Amino acid sequence: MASRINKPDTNADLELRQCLNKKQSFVMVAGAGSGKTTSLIKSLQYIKTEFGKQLIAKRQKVACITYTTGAEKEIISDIGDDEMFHVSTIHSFLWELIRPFQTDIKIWVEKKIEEKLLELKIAPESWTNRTRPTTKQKHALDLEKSLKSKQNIAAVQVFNYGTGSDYERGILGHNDIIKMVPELIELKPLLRKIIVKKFPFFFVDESQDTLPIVVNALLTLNNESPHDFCLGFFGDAMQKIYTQGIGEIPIDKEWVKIIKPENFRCPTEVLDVINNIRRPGDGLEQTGGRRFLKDGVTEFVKGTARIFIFPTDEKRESYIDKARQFVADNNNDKLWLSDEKDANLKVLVIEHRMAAKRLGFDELYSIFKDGTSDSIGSSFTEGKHWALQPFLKFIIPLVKAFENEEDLEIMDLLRFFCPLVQKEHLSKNKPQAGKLLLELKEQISILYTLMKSDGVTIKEILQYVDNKQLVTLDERLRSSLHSEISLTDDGEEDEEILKVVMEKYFSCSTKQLWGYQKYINEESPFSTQHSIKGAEFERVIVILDDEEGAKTKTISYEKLLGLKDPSPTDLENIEGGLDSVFGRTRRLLYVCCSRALQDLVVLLFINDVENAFENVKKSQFFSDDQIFTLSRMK
Ligand SMILES: Nc1ncnc2c1ncn2[C@@H]1O[C@H](COP(=O)(O)OP(=O)(O)OP(=O)(O)O)[C@@H](O)[C@H]1O
Repeated sequence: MASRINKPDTNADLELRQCLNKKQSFVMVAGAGSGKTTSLIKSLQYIKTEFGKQLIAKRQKVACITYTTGAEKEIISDIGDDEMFHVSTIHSFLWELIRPFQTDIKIWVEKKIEEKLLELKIAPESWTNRTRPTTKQKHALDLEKSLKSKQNIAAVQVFNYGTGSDYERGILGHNDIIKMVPELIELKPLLRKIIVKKFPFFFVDESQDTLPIVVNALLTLNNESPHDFCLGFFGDAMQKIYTQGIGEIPIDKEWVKIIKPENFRCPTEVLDVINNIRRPGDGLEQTGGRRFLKDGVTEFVKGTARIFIFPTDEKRESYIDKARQFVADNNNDKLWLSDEKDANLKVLVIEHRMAAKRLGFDELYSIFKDGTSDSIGSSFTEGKHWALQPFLKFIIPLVKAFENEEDLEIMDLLRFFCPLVQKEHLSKNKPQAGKLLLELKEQISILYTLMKSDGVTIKEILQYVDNKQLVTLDERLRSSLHSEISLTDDGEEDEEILKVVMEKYFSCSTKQLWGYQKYINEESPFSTQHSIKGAEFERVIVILDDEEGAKTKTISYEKLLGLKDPSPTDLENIEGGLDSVFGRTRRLLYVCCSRALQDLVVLLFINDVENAFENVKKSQFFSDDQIFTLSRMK
């Protein structure tokens, strides 16, 4: 992504600097592509130049909270990895803040266990004769587990942050951190003083999706020290795509509200579309668009925007290809046919499952996602589940390096993961270096053949690398591989669910892992619609397919386009002035379409194409000449 730091100043940047000079808290609210993140980055640079020496002398830092690790990396790449800036996602930041307060953490955890016990003790009061036996069994297990936690918590010396909480092992999960730290900030004046002193400038990007408890804790910090603390929120309520996000920041009149009316990202054809999508939402209309200088004169990029309406039959993939070919031909742009990173093309799907199907890891996806727990499911989609680590970190990179004859890479991987080449092993066993290397080479070659063969299971590969000691497997993986002891994952895991997952995982074909690795490493063009916040791509395809994304019940493109009637709950929500499927879907579509730097393609899959054609026309998101069906592509 291009650097943002040297973009020309806008009025908003000048206003923002006034706020920084006066330590005046502010919100910057503006539409997609208006340069909010750019203003944030430029303000970091300004702080460094104007207040850098002071901050260093007082050992103070600027806090900058991003929504994703991708955004964190982007900001760091622009401003440099300077100690003065603490750029991080909210969970890691909150953990860094609270980590030294181990006594407070322990008291909070003890209270949490007590609350859970109380909840479990009163739960049977609401049972009826229709309460299922499984509910009762789960309740008994949970009660036993919580009583055990209560007994053992005193012995825990140190708490750490991990995936999924396991209090007895001193591990706090994401949910604990996001609840605990704001609670402690509200409760502890000393903690507030320390934070405000350490971080006199505190910025939050994508503030609309920040949890209300976090925003409120930050507002409490601001009240603590309104003259020495500059809190800044950068966001857009129309881009709130997570139900729990706060949306608009509740500020009083003391705050400065900075507006950015322009859009700098989207070409004019795309800008028209996103303005049309947004208009019924809050009416905000952006001006300008992506621009360039020609002979000293500013010109706007026109770009293209089209919507294709296709039937929901088994030929979906060929229709996607058809649309890409059509755009490639009409725009005279071969990159529309490429899946390579250089093409800067993104296909935005509603669920990871749709990407899994297209990349050939749908079975693996189903094993970890269907009927499992939230923590198993999300660690799979984040590429963090322990059972998958040997493949993601070692086996697949090793096999790829072998295929590409990258000997240095092979040696690096072995040095890092293979116990046979570790110093302790070498000094203890004194193997003949030449012989050992030959053996390893032979084993890697066999591993390569196995990984490329049909019908080889994941279990067979894991057994092979374990037997040959090519890598040290996680204990949980080894024990389940050898069916030795019962599986235990983090505290929130259900042992039975995990057992089923592992059984299916072991008998799954290794073929499924290739597409998965590609997806996790962001080497495929697919992303989910919820994960591309803040990003931008030259070519964007947004897939609207309620049938395929049926599991995502909170979003319905068919309802938004008037192709399906609202449910009684939808009507209740609208009447009650609550957020509804219409608002949520409109915002998600707005976020997705506003990622395009050059060309936008929306693909709508629907049963009745002709009826949809009329409704899409009525929606006025696209002009009539931008709407295509198979018969209108000739
Ligand atoms: N002042 C400017 N002049 C020219 N280009 C700019 C300017 N400000 C931002 N841009 C460019 O506009 C694009 C959008 O900027 P940025 O990502 O900062 O917007 P944003 O408001 O944070 O977007 P979103 O809310 O959609 O995530 C980027 O490509 C950026 O380089």
